[in-house]
Amino acid sequence: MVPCELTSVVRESSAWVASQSSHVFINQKGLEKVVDELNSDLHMDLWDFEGIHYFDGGPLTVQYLFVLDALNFCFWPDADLHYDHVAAGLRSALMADASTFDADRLEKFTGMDLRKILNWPRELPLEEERARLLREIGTELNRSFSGKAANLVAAANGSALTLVNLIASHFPGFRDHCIYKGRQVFIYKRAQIFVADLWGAFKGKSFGAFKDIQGLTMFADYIVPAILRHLGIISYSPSLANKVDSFNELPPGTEEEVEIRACTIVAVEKLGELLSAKIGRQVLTVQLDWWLWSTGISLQSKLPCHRTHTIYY
Ligand SMILES: Nc1nc2c(c(CN[C@H]3C=C[C@H](O)[C@@H]3O)cn2[C@@H]2O[C@H](COP(=O)(O)O)[C@@H](O)[C@H]2O)c(=O)[nH]1
Repeated sequence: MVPCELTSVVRESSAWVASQSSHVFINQKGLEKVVDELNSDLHMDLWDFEGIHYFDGGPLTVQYLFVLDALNFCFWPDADLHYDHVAAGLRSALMADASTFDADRLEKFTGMDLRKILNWPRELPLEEERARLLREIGTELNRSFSGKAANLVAAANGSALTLVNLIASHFPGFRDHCIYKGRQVFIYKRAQIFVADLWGAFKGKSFGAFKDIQGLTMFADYIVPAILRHLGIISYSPSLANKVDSFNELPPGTEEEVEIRACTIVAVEKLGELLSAKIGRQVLTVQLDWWLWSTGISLQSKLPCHRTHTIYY
């Protein structure tokens, strides 16, 4: 029996937000048009298509990915900084010194240490929050998992959903949730993306073997909503469209921001259902996310992404 408490809370609460949404809309016609035009030989084996991640086939890769996904949020305030700088920067740091992400060292990380190992010439966005999150994972890995993210993964016994659950219960910085119209909404973007990164890096084997990988939702970031909007799958109310297109910040937890994230999750679920029906086999949400994300990244300079200062995405 697959335990599905957590994805169902992400799916259920996002579906509820989408049903109440007044700023963001999912367009059935837009979904159908995209599916009609998609090729059935869609290339979806996209993990590390950029060739930027560390991989050695063992536990150090797991430690690297956990550190990476602890930092996988909010790059836009620095127009030159992107996810690939962080992924490749952490890889270089690890290759220069394999002990860089030992839990004892993570426990003591400062913002300046992080800036130095990433070789970034100025303050990183939310630099002190990033350093605090590294100290938090170092401390909790030492306290509960003998310092190793690999032990955290092993504790999930091959269940993606149990792993998301474990991460959310042990590491407060991964508790990506908010309140919408009085209800608690769960998104868990960085916890879910860590599981997906393991699955992608280890090609579904060893530390990446999960019997319920199909339980993950897409990872609600600021790139995928922009590509969905560009494709006509979601649309915004005139006032929200104006804010996003003028690069005004959307405060975290506002109805508009929560609706963007929740409707993105629901829209990608619907896209997956239609596409699976068309090609006659199950398309995993993870693969669909990577296809959308890689397409979005290639158009990023042309697509207005919503701007929210947050540690979650
Ligand atoms: N939905 C989704 N969002 C993702 C990723 C990834 C990277 N995943 C790796 C896995 C497979 C590939 O090989 C990737 O290398 C980053 N992001 C988000 O994008 C934003 C960064 O944008 P920019 O400011 O331009 O760097 C930021 O919110 C970040 O959290 C993903 O896969 N899916």
